[in-house]
This record gives sequence, C-alpha cells and structure tokens, in this order.
Amino acid sequence: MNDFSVEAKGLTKYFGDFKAVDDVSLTVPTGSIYGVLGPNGAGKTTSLRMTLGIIDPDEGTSRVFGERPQAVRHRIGYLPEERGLYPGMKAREAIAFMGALRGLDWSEGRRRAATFMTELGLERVIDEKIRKMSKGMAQMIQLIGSIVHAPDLIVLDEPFSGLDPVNQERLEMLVRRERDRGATILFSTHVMAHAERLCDRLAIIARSQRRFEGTVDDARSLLPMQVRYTPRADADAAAIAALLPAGAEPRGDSWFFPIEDADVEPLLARITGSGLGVAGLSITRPALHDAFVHIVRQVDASFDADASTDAVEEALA
Ligand SMILES: Nc1ncnc2c1ncn2[C@@H]1O[C@H](COP(=O)(O)OP(=O)(O)OP(=O)(O)O)[C@@H](O)[C@H]1O
Repeated sequence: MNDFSVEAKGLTKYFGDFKAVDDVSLTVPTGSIYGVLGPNGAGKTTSLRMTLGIIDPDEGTSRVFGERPQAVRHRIGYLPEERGLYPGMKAREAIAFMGALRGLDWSEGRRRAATFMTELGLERVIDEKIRKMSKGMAQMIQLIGSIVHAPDLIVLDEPFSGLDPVNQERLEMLVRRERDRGATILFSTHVMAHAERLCDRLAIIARSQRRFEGTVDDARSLLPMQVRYTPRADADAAAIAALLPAGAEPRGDSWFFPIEDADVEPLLARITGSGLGVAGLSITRPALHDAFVHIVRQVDASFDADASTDAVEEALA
C-alpha cells in the first residue's frame, strides 16, 4: 500500500500573466484528514483542481494512488467549489444519480442515500425535491452524493461554507466517519476552527505559494505561548513590573505577555518566590487562527514591502 494517497509536486498555474499557483506541493498521507488553508484568492481551488487532473498544471505533476488522477477517477469523491444538482430530483435520487456516475448500482445508491441521511438526521428531506431545499441543505445532499460510492480519496472544496452550525457539525462527523472507514480526506477551507478540530496535517497557501506544511500543533508552535497573570489584589505594581518580562501589558487586574516554552518554569519559580501571590494564571498556546493570521500577514507584509520598493524604484527611474 502506498503511504501517500496524493503526491502533487511543484504545481504551477498561470492565468494570463498572473501566477495563480506557484510551485505548490501537497503530499497527503493515506488515511489522514488534510486541510488546505488560505485566504480568498490564495490558490486553493486551482491547486485542488490540478491535483485531481481537472485542469492541467503549467508545471509540476500530480499522482493519486501512485497514478495519473484521471486513471483513478472512480476511487475519488469530489465536491467542487461550484455547487449544483438537478433541481427536479428528489434528494435520494440525486445522491443515487451521483453514485451512478461513479459506477455505483442505482438501487444500492438509493439504499446508501437513505442510510447516510438517516444517520445524519436528514431523513425528513429524503424525498424532498432539490428545488424546494435551502442552499445549505442542497449542499449537504451534494456532499453525500460525492461520497456515496465509498471513494478512497475524498476532496472537498470549501465544504463548510454556506452551512449552518448544525450542518457544519454533521459534516465534521461525516468527515471523521469517512476517515475511520479508511478514506483519505483532503479539503480546503478558510474557517480555522474546523481545520483545528479535524486536520491531521495541513498546508497554508497564501499569495499563490505554500507557506506552511505540518500538523496543527506545528502551526500553533510558530507563535510563543501567551500568559495571563493576575497577582493578589494588594500586590505592588512596581514589584510586579520588575518580576515580569519587559513588554508585559497590564489590562484590568491582569498582566499579559508572550513566553517561550523554555521560560515557563523559571517564570513560575519567580512568581512563587516573589510573594505577589496568584489570583489567576493561564499559559496557553495560540490557536490555529492566530498562527494562520501571523503567516498570512508576514507574506502580505513582504509583498507590500516589495510593492513600495517597486514604487520607489519606478519613481527614481
Ligand atoms: N479561470 C480563471 N481565470 C483567471 N483567473 C483565475 C481563474 N481561476 C482562478 N483565477 C484567479 O486565481 C487566483 C486563485 O484562485 P483560486 O480560486 O484558486 O483561489 P482560492 O484560494 O480557492 O480562493 P477562494 O477562497 O476565494 O475560493 C485568484 O486570484 C483568482 O481570481
């Protein structure tokens, strides 16, 4: 068995003169949930489409299960960014139809559709026509349709967008369930909370390039932990400031500052020995959201710096 279901290397795509994707590689371990994160327009959809062989890269290659993606289409389930089902079809038929397009027997598709929908608590709309459904509900039906043939690789482009919190939770459950069945899941999102809960690994794409690859914890470790320390109410402010690192900010009755991992224990010892007391203390890793914003801002800043250098050079020319 191949350890990696997806091995896309050096994917590059131009639209006219614009390099929408620049040397992006995605290596997705078999049986994992893998997130492709990035701001709007970063190049996520284009990268996924090249990975699946839907559009050709200008440079780079993609292998799915060690083969050209077109050769293993029947083993892939794909929810594209553009949504759409036949409005006249009932939910159960729409799901069976999508399964049939991937070679699943129609009656088996109808049976699985009912099972999926019942398990997800959607049984009341099994025989409802798509045109009568809300957009979010139709999206859930399309999602089920894209995995009803039990694919080995599931690729979902922004699957959470447009879903209410209940359906978002259903989708998270579905993704975990499919992974537990043995499928590999690759999805794009800019909603960090889902990625944080679901992903075994993730890539962050910003301004056309991959800027990070690793686990959620790897990403969170890019930033120092954050301390919130509340001394005893009668503690002397000057003594507190002398105890804490420069840059510690007082807000209300607490002090806030970042701390490197190696400095945590010395800080605890200093606080204990200070006699300033502890009315509250928390030391927490920043969330994935913070790491994402940090990475994207750094990339944006380097672009802005380049742009201003260009402007100066142009002005001097
Ligand atoms: N067919 C196309 N022709 C021209 N430009 C395109 C085309 N498809 C995408 N682009 C541009 O390429 C860039 C990357 O688009 P892409 O859809 O891959 O980004 P994304 O990260 O998926 O964004 P979003 O989160 O907004 O869906 C964008 O600037 C987009 O406008």
